[in-house]
Amino acid sequence: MKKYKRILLKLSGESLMGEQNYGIDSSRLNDYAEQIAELSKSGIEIGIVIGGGNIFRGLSGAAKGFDRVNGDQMGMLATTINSLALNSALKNQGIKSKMLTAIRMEPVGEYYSKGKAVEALANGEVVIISGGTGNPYFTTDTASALRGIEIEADIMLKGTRVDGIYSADPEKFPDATKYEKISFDEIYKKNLKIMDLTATTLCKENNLPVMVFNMDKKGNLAKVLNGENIGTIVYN
Ligand SMILES: Nc1ncnc2c1ncn2[C@@H]1O[C@H](COP(=O)(O)OP(=O)(O)O)[C@@H](O)[C@H]1O
Ligand SMILES: O=c1ccn([C@@H]2O[C@H](COP(=O)(O)OP(=O)(O)O)[C@@H](O)[C@H]2O)c(=O)[nH]1
Repeated sequence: MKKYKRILLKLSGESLMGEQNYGIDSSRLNDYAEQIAELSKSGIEIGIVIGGGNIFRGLSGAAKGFDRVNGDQMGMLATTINSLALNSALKNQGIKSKMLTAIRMEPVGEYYSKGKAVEALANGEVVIISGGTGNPYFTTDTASALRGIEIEADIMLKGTRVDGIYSADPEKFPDATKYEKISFDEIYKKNLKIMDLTATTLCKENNLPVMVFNMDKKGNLAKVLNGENIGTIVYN
C-alpha cells in the first residue's frame, strides 16, 4: 500500500542539467523518467511541474537588462522545453503521459484546465503541467503549489538536489542541520529559503503538505511513496 494516491511532483530545472553547465542532461532526464514510470506503473496518480532554471530565469535576465516580464515569459517557455523533454522520455518508458500548458500553444500541448488534468490522471496518464502559472513574477514552486492544490494532490513532493530542509542553506553552510519535519510557521520564523514565500503561503493556507527530498539519487522517489522519511516534511 503506497502512502499517497495522488501526488504533485516538482522537478528542478537546474537539476536537469546534471553534470553540464546548461540545458538538459539526457542521463539525468532518463533517470527521472525511470523513477516516475515505476511509480506510475504501481498506480500512483502523478502530476508534474518542472522548473526552467537550466535554461533561463527571469530574474537573471532582468539583471542583464531584459524587461522582467519578457524575461519571465522566457523562463516559462523554458519550463515548456523541459516538459516536452520529460514527456518524450516518459513515452520511451512506455508510459502514457499528457502535456498541458499554462499558456495557450497548441499543438505543443493542450491548454491547462483542472478538468483535463484530473481526467487524464484518472485514466492512468502522467500529467505534465508546463509554463509555470502562466504569469510573470511567479516561480515554478508557486505553480507547483497551485496545481497541487487544484488537482487535490495528497502532497507536493519537491524533488531537488539537497536531501531536505536545513537550518541554513546547506550549499553555503556545511554545518547546517537537517530537519526531519518542520511547520510552515517555523519556515517563516527562521526565514528558510527552500521555497519562495508565495509558494509556502499557498501550501499553508490550503493545507497541502510538502516533502523536500533529493530526487537525484536513484530510487528516492519510490522510497518517499513507501512512507520512508528520507527528506523533510512540512506541515501546518
Ligand atoms: N534552509 C535551506 N534548506 C535546504 N536548502 C536550501 C535552504 N535554503 C536555501 N536552499 C537551497 O534551495 C535549493 C533547492 O531549491 P530548488 O528550488 O530546487 O533550487 P533552485 O531555486 O536553485 O532551482 C538548494 O539547492 C539549496 O541550495
Ligand atoms: O509561474 C511562473 C513560473 C516561472 N516563471 C519564470 O520561469 C523561470 C524558471 O522557473 P524557476 O526559476 O522557478 O525554475 P527552477 O528554479 O525550478 O529551475 C523563473 O525564473 C521565472 O522567470 C514565471 O515567470 N512564472
